[in-house]
Amino acid sequence: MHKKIILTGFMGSGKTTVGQLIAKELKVPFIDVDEEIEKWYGLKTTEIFQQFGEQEFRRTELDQVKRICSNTEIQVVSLGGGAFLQEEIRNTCMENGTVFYLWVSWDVWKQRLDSLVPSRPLLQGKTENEIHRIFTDRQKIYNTYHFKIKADNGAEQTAKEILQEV
Ligand SMILES: Nc1ncnc2c1ncn2[C@@H]1O[C@H](COP(=O)(O)OP(=O)(O)OP(=O)(O)O)[C@@H](O)[C@H]1O
Ligand SMILES: O=C(O)C1=C[C@@H](O)[C@@H](O)[C@H](O)C1
Ligand SMILES: [Mg+2]
Repeated sequence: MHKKIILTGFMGSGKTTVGQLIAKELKVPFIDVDEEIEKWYGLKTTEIFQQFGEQEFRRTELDQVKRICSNTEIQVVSLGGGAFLQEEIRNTCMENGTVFYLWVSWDVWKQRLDSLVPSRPLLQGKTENEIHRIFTDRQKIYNTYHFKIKADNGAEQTAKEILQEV
């Protein structure tokens, strides 16, 4: 088994929630890449997007993933939903960990939308149709993984399915 368990998937698919559950169960450290980026700037994600722009956020995201993957510690790592837009992040994660893709259906995801908007800048000021388009376009970036896990059910269930594979 690889030393790191890495979770990818669309924003709100449950990477942070499920990652914490898995880390607790395995008694290993949990790292959330969005949280690391926010610590680096001392700002929330929405503020980073406003003050520095998405490109700068993505550069820091790549730096943080490379830093996290530069050691062989056993950890659970939850990525941000857009991390796999970058090929270098996809490759780094595939080489240094076991990558789990948390797949969620649109119908289930839609129910989480309202709670996500305040903290996800890419969802702000968009119609449901526009968001659906992003959801559909994004599916192809998540096609690089070791295991695909259906994340439509509760976070506990999703965590259980991942734990069966490790
Ligand atoms: N399996 C699940 N069932 C029901 N609700 C869930 C599930 N997973 C996550 N949620 C809820 O959806 C919201 C987003 O979850 P979470 O922050 O874990 O997503 P994420 O994949 O880390 O998103 P991001 O890519 O933006 O970091 C939270 O309010 C969480 O409680
Ligand atoms: O899907 C995305 O592009 C993002 C997801 C979040 O985890 C954050 O990384 C940020 O809001 C961007
Ligand atoms: Mg998260």
